[in-house]
Amino acid sequence: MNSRQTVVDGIQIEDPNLDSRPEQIQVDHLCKRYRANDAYAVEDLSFTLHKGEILALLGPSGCGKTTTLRMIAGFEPVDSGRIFLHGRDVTHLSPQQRKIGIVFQDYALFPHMTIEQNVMFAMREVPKSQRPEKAEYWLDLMGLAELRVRYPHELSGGQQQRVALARTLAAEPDLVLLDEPFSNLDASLRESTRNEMRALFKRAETTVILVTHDQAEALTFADTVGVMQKGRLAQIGTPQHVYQNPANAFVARFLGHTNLLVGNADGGRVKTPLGEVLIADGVATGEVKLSLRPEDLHLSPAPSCDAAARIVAREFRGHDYFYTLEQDGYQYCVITPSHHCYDVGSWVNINVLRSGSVLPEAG
Ligand SMILES: Nc1ncnc2c1ncn2[C@@H]1O[C@H](COP(=O)(O)OP(=O)(O)OP(=O)(O)O)[C@@H](O)[C@H]1O
Repeated sequence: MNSRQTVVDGIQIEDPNLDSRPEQIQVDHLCKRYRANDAYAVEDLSFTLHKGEILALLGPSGCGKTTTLRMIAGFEPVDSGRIFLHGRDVTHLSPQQRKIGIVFQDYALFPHMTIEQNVMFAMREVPKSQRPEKAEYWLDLMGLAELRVRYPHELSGGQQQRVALARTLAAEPDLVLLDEPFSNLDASLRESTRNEMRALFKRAETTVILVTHDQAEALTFADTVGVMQKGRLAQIGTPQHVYQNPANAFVARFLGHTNLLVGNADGGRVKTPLGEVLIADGVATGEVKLSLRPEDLHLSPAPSCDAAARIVAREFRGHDYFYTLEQDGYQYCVITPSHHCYDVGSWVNINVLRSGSVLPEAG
């Protein structure tokens, strides 16, 4: 195993961010069970983040994301496991002793304070005389300099979001936690705010954990994505790795549309209902499950309906078409550029464009 690989929950991951930068946070076998429930809310959760790394914890409602965040922040006591910040064991420290900044969904700005006063409020540890200068630095960085004397209700949602972030960063935390921070923004603002915030975090080398159930948000915002399933970390790795090489069917489906094919593997190939598919994992043998994304498949006109697929639905999405097809009783989904237009009811061949990814777990 080289320095860029690690094993999490028995799954080997490759991550270019796992480098020589200092470890900022280490979460070690964290467990939490609420009294009212039999099942663990969080079970045996472990990961390490390096300075400047952005992690998205992604999963459906109830999978334990918020509980994890609350334990890291110090709002929820842990049953077992350890949390280290900068190598310091903070597991049993109060939230105030942890140097963690949190941006909540509703921004939690003080309505009676100006933007500048809101930001300065976070600087209790900075001498009073230095606060205006520091506030100016963060307001400038966030593009808020001209709004410094306004009150929160005089700002747009995106601007309030940036003030909340400026206030969090002004306290110079070791770690920033974001709990669904974009969910109150409308779709177009969400995308631009997300991009701006990522750029700001990268510039300030901030270590961040974002909690979200939005897979597009996790894949675009984070350097590392951890997919949670029933309190456990089902997989962690770069967005590209978890998307293209999901650990199980749950991860494959949660990260977007996919075609799960069952076939027989032998000598680096799998016989599937769509024909022989090459696999990156040359050692797999016997029955395996493959994940092929809709964009990994290509359609071509079929001369007849023999051994062909029928288009049962077509969705025009601007830059592409999303097709649903049926072949031998199985359904498939395929994305093609929008100049590849086939009518519903027509017959096509489905060709596999890239090698498949064998799912290591049943899931
Ligand atoms: N205070 C509590 N008391 C009892 N059970 C709780 C409590 N908080 C959360 N749970 C349970 O723990 C599990 C994990 O909840 P958690 O809020 O961490 O999930 P989540 O992934 O953040 O969900 P969402 O996306 O809906 O916020 C769920 O089954 C939930 O019902």
